[in-house]
Amino acid sequence: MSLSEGWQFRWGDSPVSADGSPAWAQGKDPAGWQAINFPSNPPGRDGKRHAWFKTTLPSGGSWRDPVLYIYSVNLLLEAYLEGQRHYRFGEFGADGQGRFAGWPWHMIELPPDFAGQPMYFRVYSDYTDIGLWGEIKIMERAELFGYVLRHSAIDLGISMICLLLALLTGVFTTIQPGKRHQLAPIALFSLASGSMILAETQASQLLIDAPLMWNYLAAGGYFLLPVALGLLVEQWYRDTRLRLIRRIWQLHLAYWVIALGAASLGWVSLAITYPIFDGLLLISMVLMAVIILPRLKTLDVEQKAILATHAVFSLLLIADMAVAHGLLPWARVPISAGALVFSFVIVAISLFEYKRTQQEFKALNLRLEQEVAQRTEELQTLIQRLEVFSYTDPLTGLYNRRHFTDILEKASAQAIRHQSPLTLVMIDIDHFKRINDQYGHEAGDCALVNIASQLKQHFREADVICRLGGEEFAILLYHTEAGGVQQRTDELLDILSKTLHVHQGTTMGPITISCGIASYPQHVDDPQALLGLADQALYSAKLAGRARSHVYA
Ligand SMILES: Nc1nc2c(ncn2[C@@H]2O[C@H](COP(=O)(O)OP(=O)(O)OP(=O)(O)O)[C@@H](O)[C@H]2O)c(=O)[nH]1
Repeated sequence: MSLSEGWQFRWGDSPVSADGSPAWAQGKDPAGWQAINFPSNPPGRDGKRHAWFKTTLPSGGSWRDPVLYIYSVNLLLEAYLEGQRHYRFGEFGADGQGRFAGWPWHMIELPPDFAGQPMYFRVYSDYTDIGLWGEIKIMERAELFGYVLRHSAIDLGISMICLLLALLTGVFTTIQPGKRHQLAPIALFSLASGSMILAETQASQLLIDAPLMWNYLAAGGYFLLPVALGLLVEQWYRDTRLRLIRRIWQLHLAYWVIALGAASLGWVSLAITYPIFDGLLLISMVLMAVIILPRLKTLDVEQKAILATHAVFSLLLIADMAVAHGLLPWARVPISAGALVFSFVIVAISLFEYKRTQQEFKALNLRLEQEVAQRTEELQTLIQRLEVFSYTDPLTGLYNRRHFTDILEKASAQAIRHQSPLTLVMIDIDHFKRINDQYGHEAGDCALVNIASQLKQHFREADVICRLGGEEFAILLYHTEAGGVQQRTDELLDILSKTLHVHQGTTMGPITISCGIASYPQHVDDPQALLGLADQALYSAKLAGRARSHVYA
């Protein structure tokens, strides 16, 4: 049952009767009362700090445990019933004044037969408003608790979401120091809005009955909102160093410290810090809008989304301010909806970022795999080239001595197993020292390359031609007897005797070679010994005058 009619008021404080109770509450001096629609902010305040309100409790309905519920009071209150003080909130001093004690909701017990009784309210306020505020109802006590919980449930849920978000972003701030600048303001904003909403929820009073503590928490959260927003925006425009944004959040931070500090030290009333803050906040909002709007284009979609939620939040705060200062009729402004939208946007952005990071990880992985595959391929090619280097002679491209040793070993084993002939030719260029001395080392190299190429042309593909070192070569011929090989080497000697070697325009004349030939099984039982025998045959060819081939004898 709403108590919205039949209210009267009068300014000032009541004289005290002989029994110590206020005379006005006993119905004395009835002429001083004036009618008022609602017991709040009567006309003609003119700095007055005391006001009295009066109503006649309505009849109707049968009550078991009725209570009078008042949404809020500015600032201290005494309620009188049947001439006696029936309820008190805050401490009235001897001079009738007192200190701000918070803005809780009030539950005043009523006798079941209250109908028709006058009820008086003595109010003290040094705040911008004076009187009762919000809604005033008579209801059953049990019904009131349900009413309060019903109206608090959503806000409680939202405050929990905000505080959880603050905790999560706070944790991420410490885990990811690189993202601290972006995450810290979000954590601060969530913490500030979550604490504010929790503290302003009517149900908080049921949890802990400490109105002033809840008010400090609400003010603490409320006053920090522009600090968090300023930090966030400053971070977005870090490159352009917007000094004004920094000044704004610094100013609000200073206000937070000074206002809460001065109020807790008792220098000022916490209540009075609200309207000052409201004024400051309005100016800051306008300034921020002026700074941000022209630079809106430079923000990305996520930043714009966060900004849009802040704009919604700010509009709700302004609406709440307007209600608080009587510019709009009383209504519960759903400030928590702004916080909820903000939380949703942050969570959505985080999920989106998570997905994007996952995709980036995948792409990075793929790139790494490709890189590894490419590197492996390069390594393989390098190994192959090194292998080639390990068994070839870089100057002539023929096999080197190492390969010759391996091949001779394998060929020997094969020849023994298959009882097939194996012949080795040792070749040495005649008077090579002279060529070097006469035409230079480069000309010598050129001659070596020429002879190697002629060897390759002259012998079969299956024959293994190697450069053993210096001007010495060896040729291993499978399934071949010494006689046939000597025929071949003689042909080669003939060709060489007719070949002129030219280096850089200088003709070096024909270059001759000496050859020593040895065969398995014709000359030896162990093919591995062929090298020594062929070498002996070569030595004898040299001794015999060079430019010839000798078969081991
Ligand atoms: N240009 C060049 N010269 C080499 C290379 N390897 C060895 N020599 C030279 O070949 C010459 C071989 O000389 P010797 O061993 O005295 O034999 P030779 O002059 O051919 O005399 P005979 O074998 O007795 O006919 C030396 O002067 C070596 O420096 C090479 O890769 N390039």
